[in-house]
Order: sequence, then structure tokens, then C-alpha cells
Amino acid sequence: MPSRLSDAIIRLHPDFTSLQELPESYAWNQRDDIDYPSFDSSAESVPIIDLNDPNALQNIGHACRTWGVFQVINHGVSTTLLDMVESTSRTLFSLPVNQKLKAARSPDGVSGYGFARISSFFSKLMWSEGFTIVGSPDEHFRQLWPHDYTNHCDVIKEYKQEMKKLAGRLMCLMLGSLGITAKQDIKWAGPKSEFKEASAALQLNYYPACPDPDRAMGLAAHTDSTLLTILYQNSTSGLQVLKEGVGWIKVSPVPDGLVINVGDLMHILSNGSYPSVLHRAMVNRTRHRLSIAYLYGPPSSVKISPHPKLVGPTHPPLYRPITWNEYLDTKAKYFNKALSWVRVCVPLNGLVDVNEHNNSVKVG
Ligand SMILES: C=C1C[C@]23C[C@@]1(O)CC[C@H]2[C@@]12CCC[C@@](C)(C(=O)O1)[C@H]2[C@@H]3C(=O)O
Ligand SMILES: O=C(O)CCC(=O)C(=O)O
Ligand SMILES: [Fe+2]
Repeated sequence: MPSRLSDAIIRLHPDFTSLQELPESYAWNQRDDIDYPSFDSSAESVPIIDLNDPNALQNIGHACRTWGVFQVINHGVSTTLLDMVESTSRTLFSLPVNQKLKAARSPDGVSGYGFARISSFFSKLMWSEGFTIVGSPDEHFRQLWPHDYTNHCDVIKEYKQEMKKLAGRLMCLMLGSLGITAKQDIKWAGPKSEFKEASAALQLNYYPACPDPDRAMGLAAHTDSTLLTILYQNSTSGLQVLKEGVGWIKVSPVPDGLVINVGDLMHILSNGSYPSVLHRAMVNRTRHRLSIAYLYGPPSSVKISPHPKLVGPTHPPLYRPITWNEYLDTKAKYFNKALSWVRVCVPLNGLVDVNEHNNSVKVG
């Protein structure tokens, strides 16, 4: 096969398992990524917070301010369910490429199988496959497993339910540590602070073992466009977070632990007190890696803005109000600069957009 054609097929049909060498299209030798030193967890490590600890709220506040990420244990999600969702994801990514492509994400769609959405911002390809689930998994799972999709659908539905409960609990703790009471101060939290109307997406990520991991990139550095993200990772390490003034720090998998990322919308809501965390996924020479991200945000009609309790004469609002969809559109256009597009600056005589031309950008 002529190499340009085979390269094009690899681009569209990534059958990583058959590759013995890293194709140039996957070699990030120029490091299109942000270059900072990397450290393993012995240098400094992401806080691990026990949700049964009476100091959990304070610990979460400290972790959000200083890291933008933490791991939780004793979170109430059963090991059995975590094992089941891992097994469903593994079964999905083990399907033949042609079968997976039956559920390919359409160019203007959000759900389905494909490369990471952020791929278009990079000249090199990422060593990963993804499957995004927004709403019900039924339709796409029927395409993948025409005869036995129901069990897999049930696992995903139960997982989403459990994640929604945990995300609501984490919202109360994160907001509580900012002095915001969900019940009184966040209308859309509802009377029982359950955040029932929240929206979410589930992202399954698969990183096959890679013949040249030092030159490859699993998922390039990004922040999540969420309020918060709950990430389950299997026992293979690969996730790294950027700690300001230090460098890339490994987030070592903890048995039954879940990684919680502060997302861009929480950054806005907290008026910058809880900065969203820049993170990336590296790959491994001998072991594949799986991760499952629950991306959590507000109901579609809700505009997120710096909370009134956090703004005042000496703390002006740093961001303008924006819905999740509007923010996702901004991210799709400006990627890691999206947050600064939403930022306002404070001249002596009032507030204006940092990007005055930004006012004419159509979002939503
Ligand atoms: C809700 C969403 C967040 C996300 C875009 C999406 O519509 C569904 C996939 C999400 C994901 C997962 C991998 C990293 C990321 C940057 C991407 O390319 O797709 C995030 C998006 C995001 O947080 O902006
Ligand atoms: O695989 C990982 O550890 C990171 C995944 C991730 O960042 C995402 O899905 O947004
Ligand atoms: Fe992410």
C-alpha cells in the first residue's frame, strides 16, 4: 500500500495494536505540547482526600486552591461498579476497528467513537481512542453490539447515576469551602442540594501500549470545560497535572480512588480562586491504559458567572456570564485560550472585555 494512503487509513482507522513502530504522524518530537519538567510523585503529590474525614471540606478547599486537582477515597462508589465500567470500556475498545467505526462520532456530533476532539489543534496525532456518551448510550451501543448491548447500557446508566450523586456531593463540599451554601446560594442546586438538573458527558479513553512512549502523546495538555470532572483510571499510570512553578506531576493510581479535576466553569464560578488544572495523559511501552471521565456541568440554560458572594468592591468579577454550551463553543474555537476569552479586565472607570472584539463572536 502506498505509504500516504496507509497513513491516511491509520489516521482514520487507528488500529494501534498492529503497529510495531511509531509512525511519524504520531511522533511528538518537536513537543507541540507545553514543555515543563516532569516529576514522579516522590517530588510532590496530588492530595488524597478521605470523604469520611471530618476535615474533608477544608482539605478540599486547600486542594482546589493550590492544585486544582485531588483524589478521593471512601467516595461511596462500589469497587464492583468501577470494575464493571472498566470491563465494558475494555470490551468496547477491543472490538475490531470496523465495528467501532459503526458508532463513529459524526463531524458535527458529540457522541460516539473517535479521536480526541482537541486533535484538530495539533499537527501530530494522539496515541489514543475515545468514546463519548452524552445522554443514553443505547443507540451507539446497539451499533457496536447488535445482539447483547443491554448489559453494557445498564452498566453505563448505573455508573452515570452514581457519578451524578458523587458530583452533587463534591459540588456541596467545593462550594462550601468557598463559603457558598448550595441550598441557599445556587438556585439550580434545587431544594435538597442534589443538583438534579445538572448536565454531564461520559468520556471513555483508551491508550494502547506504545512502541515509543517517549515520543508519543496520549492526550495533549488541556483543561476540562466543566465545573468538575471525576476520573477513574485503571492501574496503569499516565495522567500528569501541571503544578505552577514545579512542573508536570504524575497522578499515581490509588486502588478505588477517583481523581477530581477543577474545570474551567468552576474557575469562573469561584472568580479564579479555584483554578482549573492543566493535565495530559502519557502512554506506556508495555501496558495499555484506560480512563473514564465524567464531565459535569450546569443545566444547559444556566449561565455561570463569578458568584456574588465572592465579588465586591475589592474583588471585581473577572469573567462574564456564560452557559456550558457557549463555553464549549468557545473552547472548540480557541482551545486553551478559551478562559481568557471569557475574562474581563478592570479599568478605573468600569468593566470591559479583555477581548473587546470578543463581543462580536457568535457562541451557542
Ligand atoms: C462535555 C464535553 C467536554 C469535552 C467536550 C465534550 O462535549 C465531550 C468530550 C469532552 C472532552 C474529553 C477529552 C478532553 C476534552 C478537552 C475533549 O477533547 O473532549 C474534553 C472536552 C472539554 O472538556 O472541553
Ligand atoms: O486519561 C486521562 O487520565 C485523562 C483523560 C482526560 O483528561 C479527559 O478525558 O478529559
Ligand atoms: Fe481532561
